[in-house]
Amino acid sequence: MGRKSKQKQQDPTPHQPRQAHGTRVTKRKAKEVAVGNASKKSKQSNSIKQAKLPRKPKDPESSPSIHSSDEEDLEALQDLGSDDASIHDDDEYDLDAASDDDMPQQPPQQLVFSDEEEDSDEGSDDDEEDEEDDSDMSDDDDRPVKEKLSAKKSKKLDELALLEAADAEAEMIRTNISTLQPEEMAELDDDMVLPTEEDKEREAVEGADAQTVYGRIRDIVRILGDLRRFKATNRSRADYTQQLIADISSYYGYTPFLAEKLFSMFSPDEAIAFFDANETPRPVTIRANTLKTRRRDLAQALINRGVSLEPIGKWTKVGLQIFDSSVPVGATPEYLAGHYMLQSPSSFLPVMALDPQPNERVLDMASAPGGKTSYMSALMQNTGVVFANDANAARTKSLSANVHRLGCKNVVVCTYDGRQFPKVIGGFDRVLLDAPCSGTGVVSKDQSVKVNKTERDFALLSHLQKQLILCAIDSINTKSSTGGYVVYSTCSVTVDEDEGVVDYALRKRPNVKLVHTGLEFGVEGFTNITGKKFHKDMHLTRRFYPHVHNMEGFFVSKLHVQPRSVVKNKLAQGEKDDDDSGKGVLVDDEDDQPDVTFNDDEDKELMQKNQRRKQKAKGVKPSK
Ligand SMILES: C[S@@+](CC[C@H](N)C(=O)[O-])C[C@H]1O[C@@H](n2cnc3c(N)ncnc32)[C@H](O)[C@@H]1O
Repeated sequence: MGRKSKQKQQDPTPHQPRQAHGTRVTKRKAKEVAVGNASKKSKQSNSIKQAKLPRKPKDPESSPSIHSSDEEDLEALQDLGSDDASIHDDDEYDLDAASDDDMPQQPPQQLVFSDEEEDSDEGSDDDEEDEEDDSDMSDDDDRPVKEKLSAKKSKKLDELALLEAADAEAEMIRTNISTLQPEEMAELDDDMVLPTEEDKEREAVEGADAQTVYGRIRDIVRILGDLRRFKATNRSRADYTQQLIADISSYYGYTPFLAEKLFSMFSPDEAIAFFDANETPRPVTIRANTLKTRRRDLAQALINRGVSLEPIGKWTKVGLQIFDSSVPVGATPEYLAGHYMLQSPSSFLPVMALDPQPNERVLDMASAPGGKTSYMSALMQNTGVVFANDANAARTKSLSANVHRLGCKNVVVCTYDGRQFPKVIGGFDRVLLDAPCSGTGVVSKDQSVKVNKTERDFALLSHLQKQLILCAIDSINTKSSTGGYVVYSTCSVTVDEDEGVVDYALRKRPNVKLVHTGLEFGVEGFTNITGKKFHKDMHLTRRFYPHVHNMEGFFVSKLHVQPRSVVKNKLAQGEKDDDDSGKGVLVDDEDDQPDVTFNDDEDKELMQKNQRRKQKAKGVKPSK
């Protein structure tokens, strides 16, 4: 790999924006004092983009940033059922994606294993770093080594002092801003931050100046943070928000539609942190395959090959983060022998939530290329059976290859459309539905997501996800003595694909309850957002974000499927569940075996028929 990626995979710690420099040309003196300086600070703490931004992508088809292969992808996206274009794997890495420049350099730590494995001293390459440092000194410098070192140290100290001074100045600017009185702000011109019509036209034709746009983004975020105080007299929240979304779209390169969709999920400043984090590659991580090795032994073997690594965090006993490697991590003898899987930490989470037990019967409904299947197999210690299904036959090749390489002997690979379950086979103790999704959580890995999804694609995807989740629920053996759980996950952060789908399932299946995922961290799912109200237990679901957890965006929910007779009895006793919105279907099957589908319209017809029959029996003229 030959590169450094020392951005530590943290137990949820905030993403640090990259440093950049630049000044914004301000129009008025007042602006220079009040906001221009603040812009300077904001630009200092954020990434430099190219001098000119591409013109705003108006729609996916006309977007200038789509290259030819993206256009092909776009075409392929039309068939959302099982094509690759709509599929986002959280497991597959582009090992060359992370660049040295992007990664904050941190000294490697000693290995500390959370699973009571012995500590290892070999993870540290401090000495190596020192050597590198010394080599900075030129050969013709014949001062004594000690003197050279202290000169070097003092240079470093000077640099530190400069950074501190910049921080202090920024803090002063912040303080100044916050001491401005509303009447002082009111005196400022209304074009202080928002561009004039003329500016907008020029930006549309010539492309906007990146520094200007980023400065404006920061300024608007600050104004929206305290609108009453900072807004210009003749401007409204909507004016600022509209401009902010337009600027996000042009600065980060999202379609206006997607920029708005994602923006609406966060407060303005958190939205910017999210968009910033999507510009930085996530750390490279691997999962030790406990069917073949122990994490400690694997770490040692890789360290011996020149890999610098560390355990990911306390929450996983099998994850390792790779900082640097002199060998390709995807082709070491240990990799080929199946001792590990290249896997992003966010994709460990659904499997941890599913918590499959030895000897169970488990379905992985959309499983290729098998990162989660193989983890399940390992947790089940190669006992029981995992049905690894994927509708895309081509993708099951890599699934089968991974299953073989990793020594998973309890896996059966199949290629059905997930919507055919449980007709094909049912009665599972647990089902994982890691659904096909838009991939808005993995933008840092696949930048094409920014431009290749239309409103229609999102609608089609959530429709497919809703169909799949009902089939996943119906594939559960509700009498399972050990399980009865469905985990629904996506690598997308949009509400329509996450809470919207789970909420739909809860309404359609009264015998299903949300339960805690068992995951130690993550942000609670939404119960209420942008006018949409979801089930009150939705807070039990978990969201993972790049800017909060330094991992790809992910959604994880866990559902317990109860026998329908229990729900039926409860309803009969008037113990109507709080979560039953009244739209759930009351099932009346004798043997409590899962039906293939529940159909509201069909059920309505049956109920009406029944009512008419009863009325007839009572001698009442049946209503139409
Ligand atoms: C997010 S990926 C799954 C990643 C996988 N769980 C893993 O951990 O490696 C979604 C998968 O859904 C599959 N898929 C799409 N539509 C499907 C359907 N109708 N039924 C079953 N699988 C489907 C895609 O082929 C894709 O492999």
